[in-house]
Amino acid sequence: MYSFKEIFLTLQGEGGQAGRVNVFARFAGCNLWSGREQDRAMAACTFCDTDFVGIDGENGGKFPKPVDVVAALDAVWGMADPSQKAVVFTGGEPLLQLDPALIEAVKAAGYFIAVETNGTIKAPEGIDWICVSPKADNRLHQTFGQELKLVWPQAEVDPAEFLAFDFERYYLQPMDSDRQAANTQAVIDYCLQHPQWRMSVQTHKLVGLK
Ligand SMILES: C[S@@+](CC[C@H](N)C(=O)[O-])C[C@H]1O[C@@H](n2cnc3c(N)ncnc32)[C@H](O)[C@@H]1O
Ligand SMILES: Nc1nc2[nH]cc(C(=O)O)c2c(=O)[nH]1
Ligand code: SF4
Ligand SMILES: [Mg+2]
Repeated sequence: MYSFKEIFLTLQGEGGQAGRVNVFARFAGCNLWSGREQDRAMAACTFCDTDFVGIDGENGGKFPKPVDVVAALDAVWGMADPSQKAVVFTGGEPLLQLDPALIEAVKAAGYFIAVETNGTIKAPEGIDWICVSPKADNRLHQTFGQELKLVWPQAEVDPAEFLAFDFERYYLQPMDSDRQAANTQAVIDYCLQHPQWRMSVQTHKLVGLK
C-alpha cells in the first residue's frame, strides 16, 4: 500500500533538472517531522515548506499496488509524448515507501524516475536521478547520487563537509523563510567564493507554479 498526499503535473523547479515537465508524486509522511506545526520546533527538520500530511490533496489517496500508482501517474501525464515521461517522487520522505516493486513498475511504464530525499534512508536500485538534501546533523545513509542540494544557511552546517561524498553536482538552495533575502545573498556570496557549488533557486515559486 502506498499513500500519496498529492499527484500533479508541473515543471521541476529546483536543481539540475529545473524546467523539465514531471509528474510530481508526493508521498504522505516524513521521518524527520510529523508535519504538525506544534511539533516543528522540536523536529529533526524544522524549516519544511511542504504540507505532506494525509492523502487529501490533488489526486491523493491510498494505492494498494504498484499498478495502481502507475495508473495514477499515467492519468496525470495524459496524452503528451510518452517517450518523455518523467516522475519526481517526493514527500514527505519518499524512501519510506518507494520500494523495488514500485520502481520496477514505473520504469516498465517508461518513466525517467527522480527522487527528492533527505538522505537518511538508502535508496533502492533503479532510480535515474537521486537528489539528496541533507538536514542538520541527521546522518546520511544515501551518500551518492546525481545531486546534493543543501538548503542553506542551516545552523551548524558547513557545506564543505558534504564534498567528500559522491555526487555529480552540488547545489545550495536558499532557505525559504522570513529571512529569504538574506539567505539568498548568503548563497550568492558562498557560490562566488566556492565554485564547486551552484545556486538552486526555487523557480516554481517565482512563476506561480505548484
Ligand atoms: C519538501 S522536501 C521533500 C523531500 C525530502 N523529504 C527532502 O527533504 O529532500 C523537497 C525539497 O524541498 C526542500 N525544502 C524544504 N523546505 C525548504 C525551504 N524552507 N526552503 C528551501 N527549500 C526547502 C528540501 O530540502 C528538499 O530538497
Ligand atoms: N515545481 C516544483 N518543483 C519542485 N522540486 C522539488 C519539489 C518538492 O517539493 O519536492 C518541488 C515542488 O513542490 N514543485
Ligand atoms: S525532511 Fe523533507 S519532507 Fe521531511 S520535514 Fe524536512 S524538508 Fe520536509
Ligand atoms: Mg516543494
